[in-house]
Amino acid sequence: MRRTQVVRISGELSAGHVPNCDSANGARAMEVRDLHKTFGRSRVLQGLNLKFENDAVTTILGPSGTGKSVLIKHLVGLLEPDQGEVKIFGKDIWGIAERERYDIRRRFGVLFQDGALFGSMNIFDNTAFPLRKHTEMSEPDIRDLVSGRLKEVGLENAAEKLPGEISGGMRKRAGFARALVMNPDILLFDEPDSGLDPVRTSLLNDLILEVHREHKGTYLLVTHDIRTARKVSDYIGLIWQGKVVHYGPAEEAFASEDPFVRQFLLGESAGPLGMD
Ligand SMILES: Nc1ncnc2c1ncn2[C@@H]1O[C@H](COP(=O)(O)OP(=O)(O)OP(=O)(O)O)[C@@H](O)[C@H]1O
Repeated sequence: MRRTQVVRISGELSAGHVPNCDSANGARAMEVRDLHKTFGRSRVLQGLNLKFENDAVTTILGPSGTGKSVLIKHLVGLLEPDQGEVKIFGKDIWGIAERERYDIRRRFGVLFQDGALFGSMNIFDNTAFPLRKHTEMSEPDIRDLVSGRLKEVGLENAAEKLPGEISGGMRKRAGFARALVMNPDILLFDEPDSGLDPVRTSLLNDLILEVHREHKGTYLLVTHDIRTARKVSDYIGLIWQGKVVHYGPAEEAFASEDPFVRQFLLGESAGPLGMD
């Protein structure tokens, strides 16, 4: 299992390390407090609290339909909570002006399940899209940056291909390159391993760790794959019925005696978690 790379000295990040928090206030990259969200009669988030560790990889696990994707959408500001706070770099994103919320959103990179690529654009243009849309960068600079990112994810030879012409694993990597291209402080991965075979999942996990080592940043993964969680996580959060039932260092979660944590991480049928 991986050990967290965050080194703290008296509560401060150690010298030589470039933290991804606002140096002015040392704020956490992400924190949610007492988050509630109801759709119709379905109470999805029911007072969810989480303080994510800066510059660490946190994995969120939990049964299907328990609100993991809804949490991600709250973090990135796509959904507004009915109650509670979403704090990004110390700011309650629903207590600030739209313009400021927009600026904060640009500090995120998101890798959606299917890579969310534009089908009619080649991989290069898909990756360049955020730079062309959100920055004034010159085309030669965009070319250098995008080529570098594609190389990093092993897609330098697929730049001219359309998403429909490459494999699912390559599409994920292209989505990853695009998520990285704006140098995000926070990266959210919604089931990066869905639809991938175990070997491609493992290779993608290696890539996530490699890129994290290189660029740092606060990473949040949502997955159903316990092997992925075991491999990449510094911290693990378990969500059930719209609340956090466990959060802590990955090694603690995997050694936990708690019946729910054990059942979920070992994939056992016996335990508090049933089919409903
Ligand atoms: N925009 C929406 N409108 C209505 N209901 C929604 C909306 N978004 C999510 N839901 C509902 O919220 C619940 C939680 O959905 P969510 O996608 O967060 O689950 P999940 O934990 O990510 O599940 P899975 O592991 O299966 O992906 C589901 O019942 C879903 O139908």
